[in-house]
Amino acid sequence: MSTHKHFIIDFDSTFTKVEALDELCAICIPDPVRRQKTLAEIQRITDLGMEGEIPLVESLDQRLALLNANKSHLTSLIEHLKSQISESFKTNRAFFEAFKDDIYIISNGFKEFIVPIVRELGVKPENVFANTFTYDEEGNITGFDRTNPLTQNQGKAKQIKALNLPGEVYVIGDGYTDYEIKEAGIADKFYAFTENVSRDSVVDKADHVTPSLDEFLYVNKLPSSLSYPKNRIKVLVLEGIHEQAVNMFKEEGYQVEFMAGALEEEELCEKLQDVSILCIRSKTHVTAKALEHAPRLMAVGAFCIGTNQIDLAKCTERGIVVFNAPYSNTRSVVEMAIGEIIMLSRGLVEKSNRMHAGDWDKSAKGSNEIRGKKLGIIGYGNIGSQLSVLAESLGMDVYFYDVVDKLALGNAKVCHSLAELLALADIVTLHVDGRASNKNIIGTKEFELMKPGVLFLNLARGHVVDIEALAQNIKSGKIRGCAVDVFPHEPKNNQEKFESALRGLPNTLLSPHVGGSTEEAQENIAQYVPSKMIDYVNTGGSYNSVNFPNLQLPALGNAHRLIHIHRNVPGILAKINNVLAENNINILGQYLKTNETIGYVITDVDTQYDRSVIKKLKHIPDTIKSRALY
Ligand SMILES: NC(=O)C1=CN([C@@H]2O[C@H](COP(=O)(O)OP(=O)(O)OC[C@H]3O[C@@H](n4cnc5c(N)ncnc54)[C@H](O)[C@@H]3O)[C@@H](O)[C@H]2O)C=CC1
Ligand SMILES: O=C(O)CCC(=O)C(=O)O
Repeated sequence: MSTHKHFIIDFDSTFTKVEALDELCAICIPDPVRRQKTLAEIQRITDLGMEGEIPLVESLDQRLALLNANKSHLTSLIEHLKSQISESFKTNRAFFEAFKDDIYIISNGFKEFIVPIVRELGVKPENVFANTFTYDEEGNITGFDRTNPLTQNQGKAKQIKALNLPGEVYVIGDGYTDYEIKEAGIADKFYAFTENVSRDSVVDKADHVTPSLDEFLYVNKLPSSLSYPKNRIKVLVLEGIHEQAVNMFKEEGYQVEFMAGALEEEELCEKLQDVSILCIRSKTHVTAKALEHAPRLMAVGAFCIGTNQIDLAKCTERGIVVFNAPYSNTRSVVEMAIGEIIMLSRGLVEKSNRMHAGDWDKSAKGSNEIRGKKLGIIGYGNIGSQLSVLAESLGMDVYFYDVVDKLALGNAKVCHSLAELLALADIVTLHVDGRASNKNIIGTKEFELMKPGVLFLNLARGHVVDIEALAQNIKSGKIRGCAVDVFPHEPKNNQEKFESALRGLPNTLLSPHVGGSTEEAQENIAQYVPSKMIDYVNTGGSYNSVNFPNLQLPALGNAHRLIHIHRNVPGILAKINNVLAENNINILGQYLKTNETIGYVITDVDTQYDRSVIKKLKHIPDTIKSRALY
């Protein structure tokens, strides 16, 4: 038999996002300078009281004396506080409705403004215990009723004791006075509520920290508006991804761990145990072994274009969606390539190095314009084709070679083989993707086909060029200048040393994989990828994912969404629908898409159904992952 539960909830910074007396100050002191000063003082006194540093009665006395408030100000305060109810309280109206007899608001604030606010969610006025103001004849607030136990130290505990509640008592609050109820032995559990404010002295004492009401409801198996509390979703952000991403995940309510560098396989295996969302750039290798150590992983975000560092096939088999940012940094790479082509054509790297050593070598020898030169682009995708347009606008003759048919932009001319392009280009630049079969597509044989004195650029992927062969050809003078941004072995962080056969070679411009590293690109990526991942978590939308069947889904209306990922074998949709039919569940909408490996089925259903159906869906043979969303 379950015991009767009573829920004691604090008001300021718990039921509402704000401290009501701070807000009252903003209303009754119109002068901004004086208001600012008074507010700072009120906040200081509030914190001292909440952290148990000064007696409560003293904190109240001091704050009211600063306020100079009047009854008429309270009307404005109430209107304002209605818009300040905590988000997770607003979304869990059903909990307040279902437990209205057992919910109590106990506050050191004032009934005059608490009752109208908590009533908005159905809390009974007779279940509100708080202070009351005293007024003079003009309606000015002169103080408070000092006979009320809530003005005294340990007042909340005394008040609850007087209620003599049978069964279990759970306290939810953000302040030390809330913890005191548990300390006095009157509450069974104290939950530190940190959605609006987190105080160390309170969090340290809590039985459980609840970053939202959803977490409280989840741990106590009470009805919640969310299928899973967002604070339980752990995000691991590696490789110094732009802070915009961290902010977006935090705003969503996820737990975020940020690391500046990449992780080796062993470290990654350890870290991934409880991670739901993994964010990487190009250096973290998400291997099959790492994925085996990631039982909760739902999504991997590559905050870049290339996804060759991720075992995509294994991700798909395990029902883990992968997103990348296919366009956000392309312009940055193109601009860098253009800059490098000009630098190399003018021998500027050498000239600059010699100037630093004190040598003045004013000469036009080996220094050329790029106008009228033949640019050979290998890989005419998003980057190659943009480079084509910019290079042509600078007067270059553009040629390209791609393994698939591509529309030539402007006056660019297609080459029908790599050999054809290599034989004619004055400048060869690589922009192919990082698929495994592209390993060493440029080696000794390809360098032989190039013109003597060619300029060579690789801003694509390190493994596509045979570095030893490149070094040989630079040393022999066959290659007059070269720019390399990507390497077969790259340091995993800024502390590790860079080793390469290219170090110290003439007219060789080396950069630490920064083609896409501009503020603009990184901010764009850090906006785009999290938005895709958050959408996947919230709605199941997989549109523009790298490895999942792409489904663009309507917003979830008044329905629950059942998400089912399964191996692509015949008959699964029928089995899902059988389970739903057997359980008398009405389907409101259904979407199915498959790829070679998996099937992805989204079913929107009426909100009233036996929750055991979720387990039944998980048990359908060939199911990879299944979850319910609401
Ligand atoms: N250095 C850096 O910081 C950055 C590097 N990249 C890399 O640049 C490369 C290009 O990126 P996107 O243009 O966005 O890729 P994309 O996928 O749009 O284009 C790649 C093109 O290369 C073609 N291709 C593949 N293999 C080929 C081969 N062997 N020969 C000829 N064509 C071949 C493909 O058909 C495709 O058209 C990628 O490797 C990407 O990872 C991208 C952004 C930043
Ligand atoms: O900026 C990065 O970390 C990697 C950029 C890159 O190579 C890509 O986007 O494919």
